[in-house]
Amino acid sequence: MQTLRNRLRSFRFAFNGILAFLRSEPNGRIHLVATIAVVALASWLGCTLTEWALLTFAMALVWVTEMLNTAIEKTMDLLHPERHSSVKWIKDVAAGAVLVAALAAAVVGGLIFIPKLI
Ligand SMILES: Nc1ncnc2c1ncn2[C@@H]1O[C@H](COP(=O)(O)OP(=O)(O)OP(=O)(O)O)[C@@H](O)[C@H]1O
Repeated sequence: MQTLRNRLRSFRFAFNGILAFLRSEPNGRIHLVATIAVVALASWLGCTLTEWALLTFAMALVWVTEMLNTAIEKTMDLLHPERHSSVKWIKDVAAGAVLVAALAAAVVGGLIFIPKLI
């Protein structure tokens, strides 16, 4: 019972983390709008289950990388607020991960939506 309560507590912390990300990060709100737009478009175009699965993974990859990138940025700002070449390297690589995910999501979205739209 205690374990279940701990699990639920951890789940609440994680959910609060998503809310904190959305409240503090403009990028988070952009992702939310983009996610709603993709879900609306996929519903309108009548995507198959496989297409929904691919879109879900693509969107999740962007959310996950953006949230981890934000956490890394904030960690570095806390640990080392001064400018440093290693901080630059860490932040640039973390931002690069977001770009990789965003490009992959754009490819998945393009492959699924463009043929249906034209
Ligand atoms: N302490 C630092 N030392 C050296 N370069 C830094 C430092 N902080 C930021 N930079 C450089 O500035 C870039 C932007 O960092 P910053 O923390 O401002 O992210 P951001 O522009 O707020 O990102 P986002 O738009 O995703 O929120 C980094 O990728 C890095 O190149």
